[in-house]
Amino acid sequence: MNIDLLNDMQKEAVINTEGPLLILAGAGSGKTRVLTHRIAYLIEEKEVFPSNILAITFTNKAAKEMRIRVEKLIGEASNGMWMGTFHSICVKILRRYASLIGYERDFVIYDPTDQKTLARECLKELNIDEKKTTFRYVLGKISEAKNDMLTPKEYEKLYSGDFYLDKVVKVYELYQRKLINNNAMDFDDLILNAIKVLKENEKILSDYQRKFKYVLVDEYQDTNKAQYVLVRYLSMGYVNLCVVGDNDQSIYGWRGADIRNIRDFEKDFPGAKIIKLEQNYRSSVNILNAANNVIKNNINRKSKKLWTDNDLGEKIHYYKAQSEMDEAYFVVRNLIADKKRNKRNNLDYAVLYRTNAQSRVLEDAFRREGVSYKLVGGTKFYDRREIKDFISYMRIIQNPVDELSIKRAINIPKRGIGPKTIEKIKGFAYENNLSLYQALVYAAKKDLFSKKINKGIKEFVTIIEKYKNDALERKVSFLMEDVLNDIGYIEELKLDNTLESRSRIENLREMISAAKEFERTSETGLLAEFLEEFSLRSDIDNVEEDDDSVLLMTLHSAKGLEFPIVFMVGLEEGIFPSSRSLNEDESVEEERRLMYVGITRAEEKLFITHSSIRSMYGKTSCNLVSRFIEEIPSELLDVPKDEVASRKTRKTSFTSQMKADLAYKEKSKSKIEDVTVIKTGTKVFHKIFGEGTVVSLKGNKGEENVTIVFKTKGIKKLKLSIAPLEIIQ
Ligand SMILES: Nc1ncnc2c1ncn2[C@@H]1O[C@H](COP(=O)(O)OP(=O)(O)OP(=O)(O)O)[C@@H](O)[C@H]1O
Ligand SMILES: [Mg+2]
Repeated sequence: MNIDLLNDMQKEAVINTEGPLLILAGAGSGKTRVLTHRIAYLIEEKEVFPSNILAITFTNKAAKEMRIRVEKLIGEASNGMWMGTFHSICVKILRRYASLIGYERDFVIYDPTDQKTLARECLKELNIDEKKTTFRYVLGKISEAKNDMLTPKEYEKLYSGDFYLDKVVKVYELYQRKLINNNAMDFDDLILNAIKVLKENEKILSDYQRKFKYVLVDEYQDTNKAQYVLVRYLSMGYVNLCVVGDNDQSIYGWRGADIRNIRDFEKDFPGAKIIKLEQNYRSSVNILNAANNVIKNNINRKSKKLWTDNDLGEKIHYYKAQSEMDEAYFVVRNLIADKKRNKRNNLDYAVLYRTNAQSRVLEDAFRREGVSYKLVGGTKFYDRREIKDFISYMRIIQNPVDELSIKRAINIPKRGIGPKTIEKIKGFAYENNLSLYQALVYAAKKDLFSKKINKGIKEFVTIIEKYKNDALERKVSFLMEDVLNDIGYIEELKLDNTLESRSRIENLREMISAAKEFERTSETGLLAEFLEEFSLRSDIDNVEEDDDSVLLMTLHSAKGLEFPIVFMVGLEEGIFPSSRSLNEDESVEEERRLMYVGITRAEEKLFITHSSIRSMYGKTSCNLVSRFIEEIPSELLDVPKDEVASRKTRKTSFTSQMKADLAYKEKSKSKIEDVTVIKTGTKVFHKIFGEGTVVSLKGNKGEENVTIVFKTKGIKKLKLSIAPLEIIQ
């Protein structure tokens, strides 16, 4: 390890190994780098055993990266060190000591799906109406309680008397009992139980405290109470605790992260040193300036200096898109051009957005242009559960013999038709030589089963029958909209009213947008063609993916990472800042910190975009430009070249423009006699640009400007009267 690769302040932070230390510094100032060098320094210079070091990161990805960085510095010498996320560290402790707190050593970890099943069981046993108090609500509250380290009893003391929370207490109690009976822990339990082991067993605690001579924590601003307590327990032996963080990057307030952990560090760990790093090594001057200008609008913050020696760099490229598709193509087009020009890899690029639902349009554009991409920490849009559920319905309407789809769809929303009933119906179908669907139709007519099940079957069959014929002639977007409204899936999700269920609803609505978009380029606009394209799409998906992929992710998952070129899309009021944050100053400040995180991921180039019209969740809306764009001084913004080019043309004198236009018109003669036949969605062929689809049409009669997304030439805005266009039938 070469300590001279660090600046003076960073060196300080590395060699000050003894006692509590808080490194408080802005983005890209080398906090994570200091942590890795500190580990290397401890092992190499101070001859500390790797097994005496504990390093905690926020995500598995971060842990992996840190391990690679340390290995680069000192090679295999790092083996034996404890390095991982809070959860993985706790599992390690519990695998040894769970038996001391009433679990078997081979306890199982319940993931969110298991949690859901368990919570449901509890609600049922307690006779709580799931429609009024949903399992998601209850699980959310239980997790909140656990993050605050409240047992069911303590929770009860705090909240008794509240109608809903009283129910939560009951469920929490039973849920916890069941977990223990099943020898299982949920994610939150991992931390709580590790703490319990330490709290109740002095010997074990002191063993760990003696073992972990040096403790390091990255992204400390995002720790919650339970995590804080754990860190405290583990580090109190030698109190050589080094935490790094940035209050401006605290973005998990909504999940119980407590910024007080940073604020109170000096109080909690007397004698603590604070080191501030002020030089940013990651970003160009322009990018850093933009970030600083945005974050300074937060009132509740201590201002801090952050400067860089890096080049001025390009201005922030700012594109005002006309639609979300235009935006997506802008991203892909610029990415391809930049990649060619600068011989880069796909991995040098990241596209960041506020919510997962925004990925769909981007995914389509990447797929169409054949650029390989990966979604980080999310499921590709068409692989999402709710989308598959909904598509199952559409498949059955198209093809009622599709047994797999029936099995998937029939109990969504819940109709009391579980796998056992399905087996029974299947048996009946087999005996009578019917398809599963025919058996269902028969069962619905003859009331073959119990009242509840018959009702469910009837509901299901009625929907399929109702739309079977429609599918042959109605446009798929209308058809899908009606089916979605009819099946009651949205209502079921609405009752949950959680972050997750809301995002599922958003995704379902987004599917209608996808159908509308499909219609624009499709021949028939009918369900059969839609499903065909849909299945082909997922085929291609699998082939395309390789290791050199552009990363698409939410701003939250981008924390701690860096990329030469970053695209941030959807900078609109109501999207980012999100509509949910708009009524509370504090939430807007958290959104602004997220914007700061986003901007500071970029090293060389940053593109930001917003769209004046956006179809999302099946609705089209005009959103205002995000306040965050307005907070970037205009001299730092640059409008991309093709926009500038078209602006320049606009500026040339009217007559010369007209002459040029006329000459062009003469030369190329528009093939379209009657321009009124051109509409959004019309497929056209342009002499020079080739095949494309009209996405918007603006302006007075006779002077319309038409915007066309071309298959290979990107998006162009053209004068309809003179463009050499042909309609493709
Ligand atoms: N002294 C230095 N000399 C050269 N490069 C440096 C130096 N310090 C940091 N860097 C580089 O700057 C970039 C940012 O560093 P790092 O990721 O450690 O910052 P950070 O403070 O953890 O950022 P974030 O707040 O986003 O997590 C990295 O590529 C790192 O290698
Ligand atoms: Mg970092």
